[in-house]
Amino acid sequence: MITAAEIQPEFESLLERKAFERIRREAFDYIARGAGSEATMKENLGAFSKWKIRPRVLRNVAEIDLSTTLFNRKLSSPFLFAPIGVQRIAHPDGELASARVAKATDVPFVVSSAASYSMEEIASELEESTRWFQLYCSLEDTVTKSLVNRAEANGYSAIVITVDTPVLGIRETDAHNQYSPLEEGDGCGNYLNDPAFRALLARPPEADMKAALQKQIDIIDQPGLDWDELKKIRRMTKLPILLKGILHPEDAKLALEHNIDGIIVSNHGGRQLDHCIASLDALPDIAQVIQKRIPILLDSGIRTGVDVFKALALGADAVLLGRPFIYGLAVNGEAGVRQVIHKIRHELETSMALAGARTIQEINSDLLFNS
Ligand SMILES: Cc1cc2nc3c(=O)[nH]c(=O)nc-3n(C[C@H](O)[C@H](O)[C@H](O)COP(=O)(O)O)c2cc1C
Ligand SMILES: CCCCCCC(=O)C(=O)O
Repeated sequence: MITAAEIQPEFESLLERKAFERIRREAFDYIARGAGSEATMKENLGAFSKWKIRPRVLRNVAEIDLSTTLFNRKLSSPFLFAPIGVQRIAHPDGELASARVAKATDVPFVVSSAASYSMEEIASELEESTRWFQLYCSLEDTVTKSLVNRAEANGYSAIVITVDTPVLGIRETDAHNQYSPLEEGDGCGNYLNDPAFRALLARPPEADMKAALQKQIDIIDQPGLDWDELKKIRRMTKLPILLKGILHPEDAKLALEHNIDGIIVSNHGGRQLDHCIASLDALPDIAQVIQKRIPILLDSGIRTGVDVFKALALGADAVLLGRPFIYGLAVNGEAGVRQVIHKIRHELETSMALAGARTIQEINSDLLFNS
């Protein structure tokens, strides 16, 4: 029988291939593979290819300004680090290394609930202004509240609630590999030290690590989460709340009605519902509903600065970078992540100059052509 390890994957980039060569096969598969037949994961990239840039010329592009504003804070460029958990599977320094790059490049960093390190450890590598926290609403309210309180106490400036994971997607390669980074203890940085979480355990993690990790898996998310439940979290914090995983315009409308501060159009990188709509394809209808009342962010398929350009042109205010920076981390730790950020910035700046857009505000759908 052929094992998963014997099948040579198709690589979407040289960077991905290098990451493949660098890390344990199961970890690579966890990062790179998607749910089901991976139709959505592939479609995320295909959606970007359908759009071409229709450039304007003779616009004096001697000065290009990549900066933009989000929640009254100036960003040096219109992107953030997506919340990616378990980063230690890519490199022993995990989130600490990528956070150092976030600080050095002034790019907001969304710390995952399922991070390998704790939000306190990661905060110490970040400027306060670049600290965002991604929340998996726990099955246990006490844990949810504790995570939110800790984020506030540690100077995080926004809470991203992921809403596309009521259950885990069907990830066939991980099942085949019998691999779970949470079971292996690579995503427990925020839980093992959490007082509310520890209070749920019969014995402390130091005495029974296996049971503690299983408890985290059992309670990490809440399948019963709904708009009413979200009101509880709204009451827990005054920080801006964004919902990550919005794909339907009616849900965008509901987000407005529930005083949500921002949305992230995302299908979790094709890791959750296979055969669902590509994020970029979902964006125009959502932008139509939102009408600039709250910021729209987008992820799933951003690979280059040209992709950033296209997402902004179709109505996103900013985007989140996902797999590319994790591949950079796998290939060369902090230096690898820095290279990815610099490359994407350079590509965005160059495509803006060549398309005749001097500022982020000048990027609009008139500069795109759908083929
Ligand atoms: C290894 C890995 C772990 C992830 N962990 C989280 C997580 O903890 N929380 C979350 O909201 N999204 C998580 N995501 C999804 C990303 O935030 C983002 O939506 C996705 O990577 C975008 O797709 P792309 O990387 O293909 O561009 C994870 C993605 C990957 C690849
Ligand atoms: C309830 C989902 C836990 C998954 C943790 C990491 C993640 O989001 C991923 O996509 O992988």
